Amino acid sequence: MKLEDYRNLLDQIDDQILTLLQERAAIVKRVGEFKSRTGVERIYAPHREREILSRLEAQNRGQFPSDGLHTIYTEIISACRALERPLSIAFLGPAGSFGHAVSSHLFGKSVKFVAVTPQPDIFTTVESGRADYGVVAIENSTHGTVRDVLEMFQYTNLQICGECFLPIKQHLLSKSPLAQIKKIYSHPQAFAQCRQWLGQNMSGVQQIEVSSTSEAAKLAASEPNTAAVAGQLAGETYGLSVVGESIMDGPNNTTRFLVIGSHSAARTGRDRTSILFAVKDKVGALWEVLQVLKNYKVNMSKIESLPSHTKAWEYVFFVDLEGHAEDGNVRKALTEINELCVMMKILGTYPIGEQSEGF
Ligand SMILES: C=C(O[C@@H]1C=C(C(=O)O)C=C[C@H]1O)C(=O)O
Repeated sequence: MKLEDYRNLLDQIDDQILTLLQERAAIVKRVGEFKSRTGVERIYAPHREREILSRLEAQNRGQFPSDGLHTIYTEIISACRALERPLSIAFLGPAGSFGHAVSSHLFGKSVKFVAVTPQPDIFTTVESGRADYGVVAIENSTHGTVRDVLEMFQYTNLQICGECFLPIKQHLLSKSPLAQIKKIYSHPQAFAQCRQWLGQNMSGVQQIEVSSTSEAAKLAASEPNTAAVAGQLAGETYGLSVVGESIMDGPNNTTRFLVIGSHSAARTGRDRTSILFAVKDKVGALWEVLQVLKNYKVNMSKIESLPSHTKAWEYVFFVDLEGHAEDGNVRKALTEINELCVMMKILGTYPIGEQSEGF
């Protein structure tokens, strides 16, 4: 066959793909009409999107590049979803932050992005309806929990409907050569993730904490002889060069992000449930709660305590459990925990996050 013949074949395939995309879009529009007529489900159905991506990835078996398939399908679903109604997504701004990268990885490009600073304000932005969903960083594998975000869950009625694990690569970004850098901007979490490298290579250089890594990159782009610790997307967004590559202390530096909105997700079979509770002031109170989880064979993937803010030295506990809140064993465990505790709140039940490709 000649090159032209191959290209003719590709043209025919592209025509077929386009016809199928048009048919898909028409059906999604009907799904949207069905949803608004019956009120059965929200426009964004995270469990359903996860099901589609997992099914296609399994069926593909790597014949088409796996990352490519994920990106293409995220965008197909994003464009189709926008035909029901375009969604708005709040992330930690300005543009170019890791939260921005995760938001577009999860929701695709056919959404309206709303840049918000600082992270706790993402909660109020969604609560007030200025955005449909928010994406917040909750913990980092090197530096631990993002406290101001975790604290917000004590006060909000929003639900967690998704999560995503993002391998984070921090770079030293600047318009100036390394030797001329007098000031470095970054978010406290990012500084903490790169403490060793900065100590060895940039000792004596002033470190200034700002509200996000993208804000740091924006500042470094506007001031000579300054740099930012930030990710590749921030560097590209503000035209900075990498003067120190992958400067994080831990090799597997990963951040867990949560999606918050007005609802949780339906069951997929690989789910997580987050709860918040306060125990009675008595011997073994927390042990009793953990015993319930053991009895019902519910695996706990995280526990964290925070001051309750109602009484000095009283604590609330945040716990992540494996399983959906409607799974029999989880449901029974939650009922018993609720009886044992002064207060218990389900923060959300959602598909276990996948590891997204690094940015
Ligand atoms: C079409 C639907 O609405 C949205 C769009 C989807 C799609 O394009 O396949 C999937 C889930 C929803 O977020 C649906 O709920 O099935």
